[in-house]
Amino acid sequence: MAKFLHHNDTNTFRATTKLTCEYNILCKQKGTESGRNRRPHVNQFASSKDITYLFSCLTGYYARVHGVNHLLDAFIRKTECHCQIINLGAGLDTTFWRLKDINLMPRKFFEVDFPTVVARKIHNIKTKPPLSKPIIETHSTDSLLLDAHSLDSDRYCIIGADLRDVSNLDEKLKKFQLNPELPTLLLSECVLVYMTCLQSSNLVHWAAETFHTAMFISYEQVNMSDRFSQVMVENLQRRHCTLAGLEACQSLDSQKERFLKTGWEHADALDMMTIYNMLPQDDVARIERLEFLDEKELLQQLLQHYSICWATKDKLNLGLSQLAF
Ligand SMILES: C[S@@+](CC[C@H](N)C(=O)[O-])C[C@H]1O[C@@H](n2cnc3c(N)ncnc32)[C@H](O)[C@@H]1O
Repeated sequence: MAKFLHHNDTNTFRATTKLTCEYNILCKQKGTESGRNRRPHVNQFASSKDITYLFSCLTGYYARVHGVNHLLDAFIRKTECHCQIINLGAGLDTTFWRLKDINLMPRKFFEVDFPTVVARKIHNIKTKPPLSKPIIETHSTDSLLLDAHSLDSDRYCIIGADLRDVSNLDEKLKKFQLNPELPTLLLSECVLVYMTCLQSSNLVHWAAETFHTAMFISYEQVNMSDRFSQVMVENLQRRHCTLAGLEACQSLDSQKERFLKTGWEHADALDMMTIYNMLPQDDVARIERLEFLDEKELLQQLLQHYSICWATKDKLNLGLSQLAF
């Protein structure tokens, strides 16, 4: 684990950030159970089941970051960077900074989340030069809009909005120079499942109507009708986390249907176990060694219950439907 945390590859960094949330939750649970306030070291977890769970999550995050980045980078390359990205429900995601680091910047990168989340992120950007510097470096004019609930520069923009209110979302994005004529990548990771299926279908439909050449990448749960998924849902409910859109997560087909019924021309979906098996195997072996992952059953179950679904429409005939794993 320590070796993994110190590995300086940006994918791993992002995976680690996401894992930290999971680790904190587990620590909190352990802290409460043992009546201690201090956070236990990973070695102090009581049962090897916890550790297996933690390392399985870490490997799952690794697969997710690699999988999503694979499609995202392929889209930007296909459009030769003449494109825009909208990360819906971006949270504290750091993709903009990764793309700047590898010199694969779209014309503009938009992020949308609830105003409270956006305010927290803007505060972080304002107070941390490694985050603010790339935004300033890629901004050419004097005026950089920055207030508590939005940030707008030439290449990066964060907007506070509720994704369930599509007309308000559309209005805000256009105010910040969203260009419907540009090839557009929309990304949602663990976001659509928090809305009802009607609300997520409205969002996905708005995207299909607004952009003539676009790709939508959605990462979230799948195969949510067995015993394992029931336990997953119960665990989330215990953390006051309700998944209102589970109906679309029944199968890979139901994931694709949401797009095919709302104006997208092509949709594909794979579960994360399949994607994990397609990742470069030397890298997979390295990660498994770092994580001491000798018990793979839980990992396989977790990976079988997450998927990446991607949909395209392609008026400019860029060949977007060929983007795959
Ligand atoms: C599980 S987090 C995922 C964050 C990010 N996509 C990632 O992968 O790191 C879900 C995010 O979606 C946001 N979200 C959920 N429902 C939303 C809505 N209706 N409007 C705006 N943001 C929403 C949450 O605030 C949260 O930041």
